[in-house]
Amino acid sequence: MTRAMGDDGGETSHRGVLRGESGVNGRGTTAVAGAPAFEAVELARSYRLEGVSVDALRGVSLRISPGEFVAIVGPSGSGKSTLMHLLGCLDRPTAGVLRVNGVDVSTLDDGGLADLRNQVIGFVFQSFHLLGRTSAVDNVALPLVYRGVGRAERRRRAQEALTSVGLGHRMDHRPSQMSGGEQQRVAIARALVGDPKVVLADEPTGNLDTRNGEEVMGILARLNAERGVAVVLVTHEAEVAAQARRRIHVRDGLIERDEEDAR
Ligand SMILES: Nc1ncnc2c1ncn2[C@@H]1O[C@H](COP(=O)(O)OP(=O)(O)OP(=O)(O)O)[C@@H](O)[C@H]1O
Repeated sequence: MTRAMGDDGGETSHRGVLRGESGVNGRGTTAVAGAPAFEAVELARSYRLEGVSVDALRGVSLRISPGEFVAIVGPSGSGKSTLMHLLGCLDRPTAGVLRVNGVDVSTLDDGGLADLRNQVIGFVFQSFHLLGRTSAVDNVALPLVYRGVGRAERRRRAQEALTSVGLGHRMDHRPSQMSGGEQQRVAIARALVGDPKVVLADEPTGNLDTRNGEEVMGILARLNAERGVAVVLVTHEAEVAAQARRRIHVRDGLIERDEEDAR
């Protein structure tokens, strides 16, 4: 395996965390050309709770290509967040295979998983997950710290990302001084700053009113259409799901239906 170094990569190069044929390089691309963004085969996740096993996912197989726009929908407790956490490499499956950009995540140790997350995936959460007392620009720059990007370059890229979500005039505001919609846009800018292949968004409009929700969806749609970033989001809202080109319906830990709009 050859691991090319990215212009900003120092972090991933020395860990020696990748084994096998494929890997992530410093630019967030993989050694497996043309691989799906995600490929899951009989993916399962059980939790043990006070001696009782809860089968949150019971064998999910799916393939998501680069550049897709997918909504994961289903009733409360059906396993949507569990699936999202697995896809995002925030958690490991108890059975089955998951490949992210062609990399089998079972071949990675925790450091390798963190590298994969950092290089390939941007996260957006319902409750924003921003540092409340840190300026917008520093919140957005944070993921680049873990990549060893220098301070001036971090700031430049964070400013660019904030401008791209319409917050060029709010660089030095803190999240506590911003509206919910603005905070979610900061969170999107933070997800984008590392130039991810995929944005995973767990209920990104869940805490927003209709207008701000639409604005956030508009940004995600633009990101998908103009930059070819794959967007995978979990939502309860039918109007939000309708904006995705593909909807994966999850029920009782299984895929019940997988529907795609005609192009
Ligand atoms: N850490 C955990 N420990 C034990 N059980 C868990 C844990 N996380 C989730 N579960 C259980 O796994 C199942 C799936 O949960 P999950 O959060 O994935 O559902 P969801 O579809 O995202 O639900 P919601 O729409 O309410 O957020 C549920 O029965 C839940 O109680």
